[in-house]
Amino acid sequence: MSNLIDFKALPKIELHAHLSGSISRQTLHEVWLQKQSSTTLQDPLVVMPPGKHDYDLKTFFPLFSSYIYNLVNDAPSLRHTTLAVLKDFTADGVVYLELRTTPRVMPDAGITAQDYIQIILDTINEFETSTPLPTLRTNLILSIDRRNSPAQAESVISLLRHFASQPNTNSKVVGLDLCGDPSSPLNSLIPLTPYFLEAKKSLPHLGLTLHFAEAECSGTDEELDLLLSWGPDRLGHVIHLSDEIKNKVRKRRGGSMGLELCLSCNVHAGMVTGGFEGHHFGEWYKVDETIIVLSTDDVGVFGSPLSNEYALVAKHFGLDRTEICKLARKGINAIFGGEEEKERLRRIMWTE
Ligand SMILES: CNc1ncnc2c1ncn2[C@@H]1O[C@H](COP(=O)(O)O)[C@@H](O)[C@H]1O
Repeated sequence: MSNLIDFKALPKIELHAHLSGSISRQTLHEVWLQKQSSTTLQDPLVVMPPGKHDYDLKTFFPLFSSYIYNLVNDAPSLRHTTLAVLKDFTADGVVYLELRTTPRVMPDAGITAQDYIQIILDTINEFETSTPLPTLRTNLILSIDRRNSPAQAESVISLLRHFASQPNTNSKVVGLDLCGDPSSPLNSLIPLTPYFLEAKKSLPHLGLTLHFAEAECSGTDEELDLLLSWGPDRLGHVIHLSDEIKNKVRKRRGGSMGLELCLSCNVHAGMVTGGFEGHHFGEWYKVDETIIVLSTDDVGVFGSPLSNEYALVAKHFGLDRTEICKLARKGINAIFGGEEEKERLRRIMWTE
């Protein structure tokens, strides 16, 4: 049955994509070619050989701090890579994207964290008003890294206030995320707690999504209870949960907690055992009280576009065409974009 589905043509929603991790190697290579005479960095095609996707959590995070952030370090490269990411998602049939990124300064280029976000928003705007009009609509989520200091968390919240202080202003900044290396201990989350609680209280129109139980060490009941106390609207990964926490997740938000599941990332990075068939998608798919949204996480690193994530669940969990369309459409109720966007998606997403 699934061989009758054109997974690329299927209109899809992507809710868990990190901007810097979504840049393809080819795009990074283009940036590198532009900078070749002024950089000591190696060619990205050497640093991240095409076809290599088996980065585990130890080798994955340094890709950003020691390479990608040093290459994409000025306005032209940020604009070029953001535009390429939007084009890549469009070519894969994504019709609604919530891109997330950790605001960062680019000191050598004199770019502040606010400039960083503004450049991304301008690029999205430029893309959406280009001719021919793309079907993709993109909103932005700002990330706080769990390794961030309270001062850094505070500055991300001020950016949220700057870009999205009022509801209904058509702002493209729609949410807040907690990301970062899950091996950083629970102790690092405690000082960040007041900032998340304050954001939830003072910016209630924004969505909150948290990386949740990504690794065994970040899956203790103590940590997950703390994260649930922040009032998340969606959770990312949800791998290492006790039965008690699973029950709490099901009961949250009146039984409509969004779960951003990233199969290829989890399998390639060795975050789950048992391959695709053993992925916890199979378990959560049977739970009606949650909304699963298949997502890519970092398609530039793990190499599996969203169309392939749908093909994988069709193949490994036996979903037929109607079930695939239903799964894709269910995500509409988990987006942080407003009612108007939900209406547009209800019109264009396939029912069967
Ligand atoms: C395995 N999955 C993941 N788990 C946790 N955090 C992740 C992640 N994938 C990416 N990031 C976070 O996103 C940043 C890169 O994108 P931005 O510069 O913000 O656009 C990484 O530095 C990391 O903190």
